[in-house]
Amino acid sequence: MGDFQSLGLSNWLVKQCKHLGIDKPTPVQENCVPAILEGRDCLGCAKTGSGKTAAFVLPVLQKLSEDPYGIFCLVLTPTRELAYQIAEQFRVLGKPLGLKECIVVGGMDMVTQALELSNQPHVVVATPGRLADHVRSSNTFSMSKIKFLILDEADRLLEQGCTDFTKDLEEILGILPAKRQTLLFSATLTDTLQELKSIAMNKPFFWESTSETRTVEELDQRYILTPEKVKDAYLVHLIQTFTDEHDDWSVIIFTNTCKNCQILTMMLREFNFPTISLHSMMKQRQRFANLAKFKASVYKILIATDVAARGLDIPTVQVVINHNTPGLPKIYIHRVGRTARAGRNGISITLVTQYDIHLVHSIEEQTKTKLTEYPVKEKEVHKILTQVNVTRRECEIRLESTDFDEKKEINKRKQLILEGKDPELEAKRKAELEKIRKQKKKFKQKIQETIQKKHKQTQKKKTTEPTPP
Ligand SMILES: Nc1ncnc2c1ncn2[C@@H]1O[C@H](COP(=O)(O)OP(=O)(O)OP(=O)(O)O)[C@@H](O)[C@H]1O
Repeated sequence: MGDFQSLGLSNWLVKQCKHLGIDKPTPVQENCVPAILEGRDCLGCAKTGSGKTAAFVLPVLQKLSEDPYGIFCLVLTPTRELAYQIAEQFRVLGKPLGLKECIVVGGMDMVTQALELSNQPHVVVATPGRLADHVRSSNTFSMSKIKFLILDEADRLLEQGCTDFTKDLEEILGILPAKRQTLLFSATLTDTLQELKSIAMNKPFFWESTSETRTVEELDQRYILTPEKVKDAYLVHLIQTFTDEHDDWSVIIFTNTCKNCQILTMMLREFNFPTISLHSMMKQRQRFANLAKFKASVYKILIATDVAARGLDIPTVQVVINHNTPGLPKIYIHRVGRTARAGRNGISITLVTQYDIHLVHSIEEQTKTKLTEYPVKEKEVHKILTQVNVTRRECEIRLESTDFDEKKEINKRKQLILEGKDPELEAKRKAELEKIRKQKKKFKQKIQETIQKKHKQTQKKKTTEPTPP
């Protein structure tokens, strides 16, 4: 492995890296930095925690120092927290340049952002939805001369998940110059490779780590098989064990819904565990504040939805617990990648019910790793089962007495209005679709029954017919 200087970076940047304890380039940096400095588009696919951020921040800063102007570089990323983290890397590594960066994300004041954009920052780090809003509503800034477009977590930006970025991306791409360098990074690029190649047009340099597995070796990947109603008791037991056995630890617990996130937080607090949550139904300022408290180890336990699954770099996290088995291997890879970063060790424990076993198989198939069982003292878990379940129920009742569900409904309607849709029409459309789905299901069932009936009849006929001599 060479050093940063041999990759073509200037002394001042190498020094900045040293200040941050970054001495030797990681493989993704060693391979992608020279290609980017040569002026090529780049697709970089490397495991979680392998230093992909610096692999694009360093060459951009190098080029910016040679020909400084604003707005030089646009970085798009799927979550607001990640946008702040990336901006911080630019700020720290680019300090000697007097770098001006601007963060444009939802949930924060739009006027302040518009002002900052009009001040010609060198680097803009944004989530697509809010930046597209600025593009539609303001003519006080121009991105027609940017040199770099970077899509971090590029596959997420292009897939049509519950938050669909594709429309906003189209709008943003429309104001960018065709002549630019496009850099795409993620730990899971491969499923979306074709779409990505069409964004990075100039025969992009493609680099993927050659490892057999898709998760890091330093990660100990475990599972616990549990009935649904014993899950929470296992969770409390695990947290108690970590608290008893380690002084210095922190854990992220991933769960599937905002409501569950809220209930689990309330429940663990009832057991006096220092717990804090992060999900999309929280106010943005609260999200940032909670994350900051978790990073500073004021709270040792973060309960989050998949809004925290990608990119977040918190070195103190030694444990990731999946309270639900992720439905997609890709989500599993990103979630467990919040620990065992930059060569550190870590452990992930996935709670698996009998209905999720097929999901574990597809995770194992995709990651090319076998999950092993995490040994638990069952007796201890059963001792606390009733107490845990009663506490959970109490928390559920307490949450129901607040306006949590109502807020969720209001948020959904707001989102629809923002997308230019009529909430009433959407509700009608949904009801119609549901009706059709139910009819289809009924029809399918009927066909299935008829086939089975026919099958039984022919079987019966065969057994009653005399066999020919
Ligand atoms: N060359 C290096 N040597 C040591 N540490 C490094 C090096 N480059 C980056 N790091 C550190 O490694 C950590 C992980 O880096 P980064 O967040 O860029 O990972 P990533 O590959 O983007 O992960 P993810 O896929 O989860 O987003 C950071 O704390 C970063 O400061």
